[in-house]
Amino acid sequence: MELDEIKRSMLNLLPNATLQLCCYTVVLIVSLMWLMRGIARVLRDSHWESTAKIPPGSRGLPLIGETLHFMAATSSSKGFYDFVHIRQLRYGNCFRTSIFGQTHVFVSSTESAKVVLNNEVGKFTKRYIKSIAELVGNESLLCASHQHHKLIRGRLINLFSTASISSFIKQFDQLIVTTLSGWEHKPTVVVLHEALELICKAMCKMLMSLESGDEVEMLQKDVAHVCEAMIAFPLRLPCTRFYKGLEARKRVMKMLEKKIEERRRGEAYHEDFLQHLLKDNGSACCDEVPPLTDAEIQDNILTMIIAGQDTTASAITWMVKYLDENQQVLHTLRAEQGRIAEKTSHTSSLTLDDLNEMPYASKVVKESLRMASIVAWLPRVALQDCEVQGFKIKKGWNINIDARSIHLDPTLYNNPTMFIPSRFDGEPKPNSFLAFGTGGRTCLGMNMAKAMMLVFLHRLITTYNWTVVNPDSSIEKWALFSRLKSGCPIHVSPIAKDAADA
Ligand code: HEM
Repeated sequence: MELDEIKRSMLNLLPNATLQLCCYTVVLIVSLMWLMRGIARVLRDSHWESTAKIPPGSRGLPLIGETLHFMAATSSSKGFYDFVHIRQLRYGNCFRTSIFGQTHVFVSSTESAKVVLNNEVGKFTKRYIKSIAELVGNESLLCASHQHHKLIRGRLINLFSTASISSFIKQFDQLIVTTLSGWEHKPTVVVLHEALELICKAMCKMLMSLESGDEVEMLQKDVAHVCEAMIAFPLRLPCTRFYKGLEARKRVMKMLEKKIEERRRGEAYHEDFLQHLLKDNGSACCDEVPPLTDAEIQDNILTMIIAGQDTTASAITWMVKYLDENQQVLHTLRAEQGRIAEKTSHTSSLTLDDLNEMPYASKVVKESLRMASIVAWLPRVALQDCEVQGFKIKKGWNINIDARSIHLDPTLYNNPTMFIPSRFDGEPKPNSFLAFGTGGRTCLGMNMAKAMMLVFLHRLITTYNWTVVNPDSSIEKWALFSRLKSGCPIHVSPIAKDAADA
């Protein structure tokens, strides 16, 4: 009625009948177009709903969806994966939800992992939400568009050559030997804390030869703030986790800027990742991959610390816990590592060749990564409407490969909740082991992470006996990667030299 009155009063103002007719025609055409658009939308949606299955699930409340449930899981001792686990039990291995205003689909089958992660037909990309991009930086390879990602990865991958991993192993081994020598004087050793510190030191040295205790400690704290902010509500108010993360990022960027300037002025030269990236940057285009800009170098050094530190430290912590709970496995491992220790007793540190002679330890590493699923799901975005696992996925929806469910699927792994390293005697089924992802986004630091875990294992096993003091399996709140809330406190006692040699 009101609309009619407005139209009428407007038309009364018009000077003549022709104008009135034109106006009616325009109003009619616009109204018709509006109506047709509406009908088309309803038809499209009803077609979508009826002929193709969209994944089951709940969209939750208007606008906020199920964000509050997700946040509640994140801040609970079950960890944020519990949010996924509950829905997976309720709806099956493909379901839909809405978090932070976006639709998310979670799928957990090896076929979907193959299709989505290998992305052979270019239907998916990896894209983090804007707030995460603000924290890791727009130039980070985690946030870069498909083409940009290829360029950055092409540069960074050179840093992870066999030669650089070999030299890293030597440094890491020396660092571990020094660290472990202090453990016997501690009443309790919290493995997670020690591993975080150790890996942060090792990565800071490898990336930019940062060795000053204060600088490394500050960087470790700042990286922890950035990681926490990545799963926090993006509220830019002082005192919020998100704000603290942004401030921490600024400090890290400033420090990196300073390091780059020092190198440019020739005040410092080190054989490290930063120097390699700057060398590429200083030279004219040396091959088909263009050099990285300073902003790209800074964002990606931060990215590598975020991607490498927490993940590897958490994996080491879980591994120590699993071994404590599985004494038979520990016994077999001790025998293997004893033989390696004997062989290497005259050399100063472990080498890549030594690590290649640890088949059982490698399986222990793999089994720990399977059981712990440090990166619980692998996120992608659909670039077009498509079908995955028989369900319709709309363009723009987030599609997450639920690696944890795949790792615990009894049809893929017998007794999946049991720690059985020998299950990796043969190759796992294709796309069933996703601890480091697969396809074009496979973890860049995969071999480095495995090497760190093996070196740690060797030195721990051949130096100490240990018992876990607190067997609690609760997950730490607000952790980006699945880590033990207790940090896995242990009591250590040195292995008598003659017993180790026996
Ligand atoms: C046990 C330790 C680690 C685990 C479990 C792990 C796992 C993963 C996973 C699952 C991905 C994502 C794959 C995807 O989305 O498809 C990833 C990506 C990545 N990881 Fe790791 N990672 C570990 C250690 C490291 C280390 C030590 C570094 C670096 C020194 C590193 C650097 C990266 C980078 C740069 C990416 C992004 C790759 C890309 O998008 O192209 N990671 N990692």
